[in-house]
Amino acid sequence: MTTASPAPAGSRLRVEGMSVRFHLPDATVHAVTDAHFEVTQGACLTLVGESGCGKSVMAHALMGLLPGNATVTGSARLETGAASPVELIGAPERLLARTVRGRRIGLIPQSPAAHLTPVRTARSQITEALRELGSSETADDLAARAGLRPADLDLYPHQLSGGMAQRVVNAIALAGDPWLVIADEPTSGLDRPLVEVTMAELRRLADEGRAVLLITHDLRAAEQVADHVAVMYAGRVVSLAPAKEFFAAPRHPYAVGLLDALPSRRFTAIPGQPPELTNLPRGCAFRPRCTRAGAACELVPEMSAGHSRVACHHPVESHAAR
Ligand SMILES: Nc1ncnc2c1ncn2[C@@H]1O[C@H](COP(=O)(O)OP(=O)(O)OP(=O)(O)O)[C@@H](O)[C@H]1O
Ligand code: NI
Repeated sequence: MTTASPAPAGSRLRVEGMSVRFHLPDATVHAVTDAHFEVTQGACLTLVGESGCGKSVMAHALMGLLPGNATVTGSARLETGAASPVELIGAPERLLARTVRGRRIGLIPQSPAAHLTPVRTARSQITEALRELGSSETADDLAARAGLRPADLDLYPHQLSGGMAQRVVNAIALAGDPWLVIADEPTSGLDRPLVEVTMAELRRLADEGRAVLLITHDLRAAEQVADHVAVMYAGRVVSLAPAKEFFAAPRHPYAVGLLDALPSRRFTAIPGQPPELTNLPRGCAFRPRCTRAGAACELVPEMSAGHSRVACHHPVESHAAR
């Protein structure tokens, strides 16, 4: 049975100044703008933010899976060993297909059912993934690691429950023993007990020495597993903080709003809507919804330095009582 991947301590994915634009006939979508973050060995970085803020696009950009109308700029370096780092942005398709996708980075896709072929059993899809990756592991062993019983593997996708379909795509994503696991909304549509199981599985992957990038709307789930939390708003990472500090004392007004919206907290949604990514406001994109906005916010705020980082001209001070 495979255990932790063999990447040395200190391995990381380092994203610097990454931007993604989609070129439409009459507009440009600013899907990701100037993203900076790191995912490190043994840790889980959780990326949160409202629907449409660019989370999945970021994941697909890292895997080289965006359509032809996308332009990706900046840098995303996979530093996992003595060999020279792999620059993912602009890497040739052959390199990504042969050495990155499924092998160094495994993607657990958003909406698992849509990623399974309806006319083939779970076993045949898992076996194919193992064969493509040249793995000697059996489908039954891999499936067992993902929490499936051998009998489940004889089922077709329409016979699988949401939780089982999730486990099948998890098994496929892990077939090549990837160092970085990107999980894009792995719990949407699952009930609470299954959310807990999925989060525990992601935590175990990180504890085994992998790195996990978890994309989710579910802040409660994030709190169980995250070491660091990155918040995206309108294509930008606006807050990057250790999870404990993020949940105890959020500094970005948008992060405060996201947490206040939780039923377990104030249960008060942030008024208004995020801007269109084809028509972003000048300066800080959160300004039209922000209670702390001032004149300075007409300029895009730089990311601050330090431990709990924010791109905000008027952050909530961490020591201030709210
Ligand atoms: N191929 C494309 N062409 C043009 N625009 C696109 C394309 N793919 C995504 N977008 C746009 O990029 C933006 C970011 O989308 P993305 O799927 O990353 O959002 P998300 O944060 O993952 O949202 P959700 O939480 O709903 O999954 C959206 O405005 C979306 O419409
Ligand atoms: Ni998404």
